[in-house]
Amino acid sequence: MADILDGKETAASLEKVLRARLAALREKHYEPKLAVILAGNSKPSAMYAAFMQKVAKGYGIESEIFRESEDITEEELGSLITDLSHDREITGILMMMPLPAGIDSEKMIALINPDKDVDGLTDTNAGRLFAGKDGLFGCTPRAVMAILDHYGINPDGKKAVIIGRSNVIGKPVSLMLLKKNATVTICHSHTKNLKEITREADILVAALGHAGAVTADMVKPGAVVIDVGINRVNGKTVGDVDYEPVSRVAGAITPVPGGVGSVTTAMVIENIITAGEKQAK
Ligand SMILES: NC(=O)C1=CN([C@@H]2O[C@H](COP(=O)(O)OP(=O)(O)OC[C@H]3O[C@@H](n4cnc5c(N)ncnc54)[C@H](OP(=O)(O)O)[C@@H]3O)[C@@H](O)[C@H]2O)C=CC1
Ligand SMILES: Nc1nc(=O)c2c([nH]1)NC[C@@H]1CN(c3ccc(C(=O)N[C@@H](CCC(=O)O)C(=O)O)cc3)C=[N+]21
Repeated sequence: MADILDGKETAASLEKVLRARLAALREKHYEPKLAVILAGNSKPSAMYAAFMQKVAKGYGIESEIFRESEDITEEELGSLITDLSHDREITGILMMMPLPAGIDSEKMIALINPDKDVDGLTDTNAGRLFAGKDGLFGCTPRAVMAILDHYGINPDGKKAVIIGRSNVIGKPVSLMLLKKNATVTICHSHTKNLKEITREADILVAALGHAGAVTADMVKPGAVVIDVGINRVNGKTVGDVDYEPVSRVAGAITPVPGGVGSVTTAMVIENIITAGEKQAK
């Protein structure tokens, strides 16, 4: 049976480090504050916004949710983002996606100050990641790396296969593994012989968005399997990995729930602190 890579345990150990960094920031009389932009009526966005506010509060970090109606104009939203980007009281900006229909997301993202971009959405931060520089990067890909790190799994020299090439997960996690000296292969919906490729992986990252798509025959015995997927099936949350059979083949595996998703919110807090450390200088 595979070892379980526990996201809750990872998050708990990160919490200690984050609280120490927060205390150091407050020593410098810097008080971080998060701005959450919630435009429109998306239920998951409203839930996540409220949830993030609760997590921030648990760290003693103040946050404010800017609720905007579904028919906000691009001009109105644009000026809110610009104001928050300039506001010296605001450390980080979390803009819930998707934005209301008719609003150009790219245009709005471009207005976020890259040094307050705690979701790593801006081209500037994407460029920093591409170039191997420091910056604010997406919270889910960093959660994947945090779990590997917590369990002492060093990607150096390993074969890593990522299923998925989205800008929010597949691409950034590939670049992060590359930076850690893994030999990286990225698969997507046009990949032929997917199984042959995934069976080579020492580290397999599933981020394709199909419940149970990664089956036991796709996994090399002893491999580390990281399941990024979040899917609702018959009222239950399941990953992209067919958990039971795969856990009998893999050496280590993240559960869903309680895996990558449980570390993601700690990564948002980490980005707020990283942003604050830069702004406090
Ligand atoms: N744990 C967490 O905190 C979070 C989890 N998620 C979850 O992660 C998963 C991925 O999310 P996201 O990246 O946004 O999804 P996208 O739908 O944007 O991307 C999916 C990727 O998988 C590829 N793909 C789809 N089907 C196949 C297939 N059959 N074989 C090989 N590749 C395939 C697609 O290829 P192509 O590019 O060719 O279309 C695409 O690159 C989802 O389950 C999502 O719910 C998302 C955010 C946070
Ligand atoms: N710019 C932007 N960034 C986002 O990250 C973003 C967004 N917009 N729009 C809305 C969606 C929705 N979303 C959720 C994340 C976690 C839970 C969640 O419930 N997480 C639980 C369960 C985790 C688990 O499965 O283990 C937890 O963290 O404890 C829900 C919803 C983020 N989103």
